[in-house]
Amino acid sequence: MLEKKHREKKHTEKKQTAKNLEDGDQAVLKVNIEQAGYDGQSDVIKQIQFEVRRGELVGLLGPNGAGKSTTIKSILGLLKDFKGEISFSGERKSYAYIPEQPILYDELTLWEHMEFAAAVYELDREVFLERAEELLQRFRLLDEKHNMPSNFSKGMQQKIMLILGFLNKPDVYIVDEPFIGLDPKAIKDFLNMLDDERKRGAGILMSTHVLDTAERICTSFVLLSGGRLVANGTLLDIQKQSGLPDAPLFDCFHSLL
Ligand SMILES: Nc1ncnc2c1ncn2[C@@H]1O[C@H](COP(=O)(O)OP(=O)(O)OP(=O)(O)O)[C@@H](O)[C@H]1O
Repeated sequence: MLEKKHREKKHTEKKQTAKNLEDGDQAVLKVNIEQAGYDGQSDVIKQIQFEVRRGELVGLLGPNGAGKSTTIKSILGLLKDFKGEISFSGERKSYAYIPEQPILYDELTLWEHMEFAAAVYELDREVFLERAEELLQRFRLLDEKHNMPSNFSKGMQQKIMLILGFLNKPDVYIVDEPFIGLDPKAIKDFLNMLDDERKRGAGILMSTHVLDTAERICTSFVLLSGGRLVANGTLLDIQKQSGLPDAPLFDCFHSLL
């Protein structure tokens, strides 16, 4: 009986994936920042417009101080000084933010963090237990689930942020520099998970400095410099904009900057 239910569920999930991919050109996040900043400088970033569509992985790139974090903070609604419009338009209008620096509670175990996230997301108990098991296995933290993350290594703590982000299967992921601190196997697990989520129909915005990985995995790019949008589009678009056909992203990037 349970098996039949599971098979039916898998079938529904497959149909859902096909439908999601059919809807592939639908924007799940629209960013229109006229200007945003901080006390003392309210226009650190200006005129930044782009979209993230279903199934897309958009790389948010730019040198130190270009405005990537300020753009992410604007999207998350964390800035007082913000003019523009941010709209989420997926099925559930849900998003997960995976920060660069782990944010964890000292007094909660890994499992309690997951229970807490599930309660906030109002996840069905059965769905939560299934996803939690799968994610703990995927990121090889099953044996650690009743331990305190405050005693974990930096990379293990970062994996917890990934697990908490993936638990809710949102329409949009906003990921801030995920590659620093994760070991190569964890990076591969993370990229596989992102791939699965894209196939499901999620859109992903990911800021990073790791250009060769970005070039390999991103479907399009948003390039910032000095708080302005310098280029936006696929690798082909960026190559055209930089006048360097066939050049790697790294060269286009430097030419445009
Ligand atoms: N809390 C803050 N208060 C005032 N200015 C800030 C604050 N955070 C960032 N800035 C300024 O905003 C500008 C853009 O910084 P931001 O952190 O968005 O860049 P970034 O592209 O994320 O850089 P990095 O790659 O170094 O993380 C910088 O000039 C920075 O000094």
